[in-house]
Amino acid sequence: MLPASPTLLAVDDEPRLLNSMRDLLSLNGYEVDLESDSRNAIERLRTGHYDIALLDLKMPHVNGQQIMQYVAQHNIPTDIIVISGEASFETAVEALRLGAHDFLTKPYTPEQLLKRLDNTLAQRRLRRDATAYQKRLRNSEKLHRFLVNTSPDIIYVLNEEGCFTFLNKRVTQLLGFTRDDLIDKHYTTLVHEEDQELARFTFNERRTGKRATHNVELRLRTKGGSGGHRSFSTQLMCIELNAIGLYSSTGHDNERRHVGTYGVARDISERKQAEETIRYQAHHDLLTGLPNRTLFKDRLNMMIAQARRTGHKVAVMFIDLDRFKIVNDTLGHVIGDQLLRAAGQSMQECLRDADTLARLGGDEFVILLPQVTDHKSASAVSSKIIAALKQPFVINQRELFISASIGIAMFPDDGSTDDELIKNADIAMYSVKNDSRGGYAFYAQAMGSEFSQHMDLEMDLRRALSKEEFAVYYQPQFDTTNRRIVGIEALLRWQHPERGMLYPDSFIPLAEEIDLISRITLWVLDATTAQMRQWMDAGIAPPRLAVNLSALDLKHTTIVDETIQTLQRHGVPGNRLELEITETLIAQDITRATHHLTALSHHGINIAIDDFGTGYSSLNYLHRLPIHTLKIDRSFVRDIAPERNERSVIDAIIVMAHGFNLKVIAEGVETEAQRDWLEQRNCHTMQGYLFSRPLPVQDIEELLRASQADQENPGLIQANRHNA
Ligand SMILES: Nc1nc2c(ncn2[C@@H]2O[C@H](COP(=O)(O)O[C@H]3[C@@H](O)[C@H](n4cnc5c(=O)[nH]c(N)nc54)O[C@@H]3COP(=O)(O)O)[C@@H](O)[C@H]2O)c(=O)[nH]1
Repeated sequence: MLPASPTLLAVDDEPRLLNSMRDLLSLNGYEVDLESDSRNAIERLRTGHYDIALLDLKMPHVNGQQIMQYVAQHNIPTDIIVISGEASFETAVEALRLGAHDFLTKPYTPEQLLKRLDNTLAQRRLRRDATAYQKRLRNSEKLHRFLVNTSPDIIYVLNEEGCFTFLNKRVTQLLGFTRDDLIDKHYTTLVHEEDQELARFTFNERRTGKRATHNVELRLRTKGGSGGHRSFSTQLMCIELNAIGLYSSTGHDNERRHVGTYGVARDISERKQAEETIRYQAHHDLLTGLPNRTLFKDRLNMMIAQARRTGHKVAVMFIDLDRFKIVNDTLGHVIGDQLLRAAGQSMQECLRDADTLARLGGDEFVILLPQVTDHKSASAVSSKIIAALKQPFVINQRELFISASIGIAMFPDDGSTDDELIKNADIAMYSVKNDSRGGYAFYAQAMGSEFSQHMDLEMDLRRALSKEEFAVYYQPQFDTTNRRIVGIEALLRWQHPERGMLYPDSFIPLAEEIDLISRITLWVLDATTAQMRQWMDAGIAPPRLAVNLSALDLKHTTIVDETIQTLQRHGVPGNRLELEITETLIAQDITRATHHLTALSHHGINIAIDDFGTGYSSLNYLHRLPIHTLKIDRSFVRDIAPERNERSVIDAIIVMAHGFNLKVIAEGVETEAQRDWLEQRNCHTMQGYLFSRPLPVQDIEELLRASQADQENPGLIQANRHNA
């Protein structure tokens, strides 16, 4: 913009001319400075910011040409109008060559001068506007270039043939290709083969405005670019693209001609990854990475539909890990989780690619065997899985042992829908578990009622404590050298209102499964120590009362305090109680077992290892734990063959017990031959049907009284007379 009133400098060595010029110009609204000395004129032009200088040519000292040369050399932005007395053509041309904007010869009319001034000012204004416009244009172009090149998206232009004519710098960061790699190359150089049809359709659409193609997803090749989506090859990137047709108006009829396509491609790898993660999480069990129930049912339904067409069978196998709960509850969830992962992997290795293994939750897994012809393949897979899971799992340098119960339901024989097949496989699995023999079984209709009985049993067990349906039986332990009762073992019985007397093997595992076991243990401890107190008061108490602990009891930190409090409540000294625990329990968490058992033994309580030799016998824990007694399992006693003379497990146990200064009790002694054989091995404490079956409280009390009398009058009692 020029200032409202342009500033002028008039330079002439004739003051008269200068004055008349000032009068004329002032009258017409111009501000004008006068200079009659051309030497000063140069200085004034250098510092004065004049719009126009009215310059005489012929002056003393410095002439007009020299002033113009100075102005040109120093880029002084003042326009010059020469007002000269010389009217020759050469003078005018020379003046214009030196940079004058106009030429006026003296004498001139006021109109001529004003007209020249107006023209020069108008041109000056135009020039300034053009410069400002160009500057704005340059800035705007710079801004757009910046925006295009720093855009997070790829901006592209394709020509009519589909070759790149423009790409912003982002393409290099995202795809690894330089722009030179791609300019003039066809877009198929970048687009993944499988997406080229979609790309062709997109770029050929040639739409514009609101109808332009939006949000098409394509995969682009990368050249070691940073992108790369994990569901695809690392050489591919997922983008979302829009494409707009480019047109030019041609010829006289203004016909629109397609000249190319431009658009923006956005890297959506992260979004894709997030979507994939969500999809993955919705269909997988996050702990094991196996399919979850939803994905399993999807695949099962697909296979059912296929089997309907082909006439094949489909097998659904329901797998429950036996003893997993014990590991999880005693060793904690971290180890439990690792065990589940390892078991999952181990099962997976038994399967073919087309089979599906899924985790439903907890320790329950299901397998889908598609397209089987008969039961054989399901049997074979079950046997493989059972064998694989029997192998010890080494977790945190600890060997863990589990096994599996598997139920199998076949389509179409055992169900026509996914839910029905899974439910019936589950029922078959329960039937296996109920038999407590492990292994696998195919669904049979009769199992349905067995399953509902199992459910009923669970409900009944939850009520059994409050309904006082439990009773304790006692089995005596004898010293065969003098036939005295040295202890009695408390054995739990459940007097079920409909099913009659139930033995522990049929309900203790269930009580463990439904977390009822510690309440039952506390009840047994309370009932038996109360009984012991009564017998102590009557003077017939046996030296020791043995009570069984479940594998899960030691997981509760309160077990120690509760046991001590129970003893104190009934006034029974700690050394009259022996707690029987199994080897499995100890091996599973030796640290916790050591801690609890040491605390119990500080109160005089004895610790016996039940079923010794059947599990994970380790000399290591015998050293570390406060153990007082080893019980030889009845399976070893049953196998005693007096006619054979070779050394047996029992010999080893007896030697070990004596070596560690431990008492040893043989359980399950049923025959005199077994008794004699054991006595020959220096094992004199025995328990078994040969001496007495477990007895209800009145009968054991009678036996205790008789034993007491026998002590006072030896020979009165026959140890085996109470056998039922
Ligand atoms: N956590 C708890 N476990 C308990 C409790 N009460 C018992 N149990 C455990 O249940 C298992 C089975 O017990 P039970 O059916 O009572 O069987 C015991 C005896 O009846 C049986 N036995 C005794 N002598 C003989 C014999 O000569 N032959 C033969 N075939 N069986 C015999 O052995 C069982 C006692 O075994 P053990 O405990 O190993 O000494 C059993 O494992 C009990 O531990 C309880 O309250 N809590």
